[in-house]
Amino acid sequence: MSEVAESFPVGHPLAGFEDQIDQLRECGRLFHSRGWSVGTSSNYSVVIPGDSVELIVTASGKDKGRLKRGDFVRLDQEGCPTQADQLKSSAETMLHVVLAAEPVSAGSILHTHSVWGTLLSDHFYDQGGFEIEGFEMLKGLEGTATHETEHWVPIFDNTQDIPSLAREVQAMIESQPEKISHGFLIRKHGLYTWGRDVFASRRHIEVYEFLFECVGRKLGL
Ligand SMILES: CSCCC(=O)C(=O)COP(=O)(O)O
Ligand SMILES: [Zn+2]
Repeated sequence: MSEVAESFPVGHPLAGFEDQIDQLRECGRLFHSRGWSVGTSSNYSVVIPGDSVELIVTASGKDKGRLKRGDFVRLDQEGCPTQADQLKSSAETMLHVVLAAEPVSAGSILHTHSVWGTLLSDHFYDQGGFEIEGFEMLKGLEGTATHETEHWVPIFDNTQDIPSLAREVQAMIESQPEKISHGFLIRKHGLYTWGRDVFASRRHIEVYEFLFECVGRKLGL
């Protein structure tokens, strides 16, 4: 980052969260350069823990490769702005809200639109998802100690009704948590993953995107 970004003034909804915001901006630069967040696709969040969880989420429609500190919105646990006069938050805000809430209680949620994720999400949609097994890189997913692992990636149908999709995701989290342990794909759309903080969720994006390319190339897609 060449520019010296200014801190927010006292009383601004994003004041005090400059470091977390800069971590998300760094994700944007990296993911854009890798082709995973091009054309304003993707959205990113970091969760502010507390009695009442809050989120800082990317504003909608921003170029994720060139995010500024001001391109973020602070939301309450329902996904509503904590203060008026903020930008419009991501169109996919409610997916972040569901993943920030219990029982997932993510510390950061990241969403990418890679070519391999998009192709696999269509290829395996009729089976509801697909298994990844045997790759050493699986150990990059939190809590995975061996490559001798079968990791299920669920796929949800795409829709413009994000609150409805968020309810579907929540239902799977409640009924089949083992099937949605680290992330999911949306058909012909992209990947959602999360972690305890931005570094963990960023690692999960990198691991999934690596594995998706392996699976896709092996299939000859
Ligand atoms: C060309 S990207 C289409 C919208 C989308 O899927 C996305 O991830 C970005 O939406 P946002 O409102 O978060 O900018
Ligand atoms: Zn998207």
